[in-house]
This record gives sequence, C-alpha cells and structure tokens, in this order.
Amino acid sequence: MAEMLNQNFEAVILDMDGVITQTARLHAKAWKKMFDDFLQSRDGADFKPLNLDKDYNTFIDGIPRFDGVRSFLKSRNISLPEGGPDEDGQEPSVYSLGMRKNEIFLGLLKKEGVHVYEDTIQTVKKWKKEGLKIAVISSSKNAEYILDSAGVQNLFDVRVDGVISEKEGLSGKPAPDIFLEAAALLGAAPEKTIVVEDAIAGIKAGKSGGFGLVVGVARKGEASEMEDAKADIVVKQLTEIYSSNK
Ligand SMILES: O=P(O)(O)OC[C@H]1O[C@@H](O)[C@H](O)[C@@H](O)[C@@H]1O
Repeated sequence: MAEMLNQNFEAVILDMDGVITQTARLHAKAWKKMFDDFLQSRDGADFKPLNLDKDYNTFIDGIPRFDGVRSFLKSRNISLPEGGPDEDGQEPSVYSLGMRKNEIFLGLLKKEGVHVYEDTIQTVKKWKKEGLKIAVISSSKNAEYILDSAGVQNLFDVRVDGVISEKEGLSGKPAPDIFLEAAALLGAAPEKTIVVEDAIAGIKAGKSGGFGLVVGVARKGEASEMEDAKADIVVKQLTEIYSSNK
C-alpha cells in the first residue's frame, strides 16, 4: 500500500459523512425512518421497509438529497410530483419527503452531536505536514454546519458541498463534478490527487474523474462492493495508509 502512495501526490480530497464525521449512520437512520413512515402510510401494515444494506447503499448513499428521494422511489416504481417550497406539504412529493428526512436528520444530530473519526483527523494532519493540499467535499447541504460543530473546518484548504454544488450547477455523484471542482480550486491535477470515499457513488465518481488513487473506507466491512466499484485500495481506517509522499 505504501508503494501505491509513493507517487508524488499533490492533494487529497475527502468525502465528509462517514469519512471525516460519524454522520453517515445518522443520515441512514433518518432516511429509513422517513421512507418507512411514508411506505407504511401508503401501503399499510404489509409495507416493504427500506433495507439499509441493499436499498440505502445502492440508491441513496452519498448522493444529493432530492436525487436520493427520486432514486429510491424509482427503485420501488413509485411516482410522485416534484413539489417545492410553496406546496402546502399535505401531499407527499419529492420535495416534502426530502425536507422531512432533513428534519429527522437534524433532530438526530442535535440529540447525538457531531463526532469525528480520529483516524481521519490524524491522517489529514500528517498529510498536511507532508505538504499535501486537502479538500473536503460533501453532497450534503448541512456540511458547513457539521464541520463547524465538529471544530474541524480549518483543517481543509477548500470545501465544496451541497450548497455550493447547487449554486455552481454541479451534477451530483456518481458524476465526478464535485471532485473535479475541488481539485481545480486546490490547483491540483486529478491524476496527482487522492480521493477518499465511503460510498459506492463516490468511488464511481472518483474513478470516472480520472483521479490518481481512489481509496474506499469500509468501516463496516463493505469492502467487496467497493472493490467491485473499482476502488484502488480499500481500508478499514485511514491510518492504514502510511505515506511519506516522497
Ligand atoms: O440532505 P443533505 O444533508 O443535504 O445530504 C445529502 C446526502 O449527503 C451525503 O453526504 C450523505 O451520504 C447522504 O446520505 C445524504 O442524503
């Protein structure tokens, strides 16, 4: 592994939820609660609940909020209106379901707080000392708030999140746009840049963007799906990567 990193990389771009902060689990919990409530009210007691391993990882994880709603509904052949901030909120729509999920997510964040993964913080500090430029990216519109709450905002030279992506018209993962934008802002060529991801959509985005190394972080042992998505290396913790970048 050290050999693979011995290639004079200039920069690292890390995903936030699940790589830097322990918030991926809260997103998953909020999505499940929102969709299970919706499916139950639509289909009654026999409803087929959202399966976190299959449905969440395949259709929702890592992608922008309303893309996640659309993608899961499509997987169940459910069609809903788009809706929007001006609707009365009574009828389910892509917008109202997405906003309901965010309400549940923010409630969980408030209750549980934001915690970081120490292996990531330690590794980022080491990379910074070695002279690598570091960016954080996230599909989430809550990224700035989460990084601030965790007190780690200053570790990163650049941030491209869900709010910025919308403003700039960037396509969501698995499109590579968010990573390419972060690399451009860092002034680093993609082939000289490492991408660190925990979601399959993010690994696919890193690969299609032509990044020099795509690292999958499989904290719960989901390594084989990451290998299938062509991650260059898969680790359980970032401290497994020991590079002097020389
Ligand atoms: O709804 P938000 O906070 O803008 O986040 C969108 C997505 O952000 C990603 O980082 C998460 O992995 C997804 O689960 C989440 O749905």
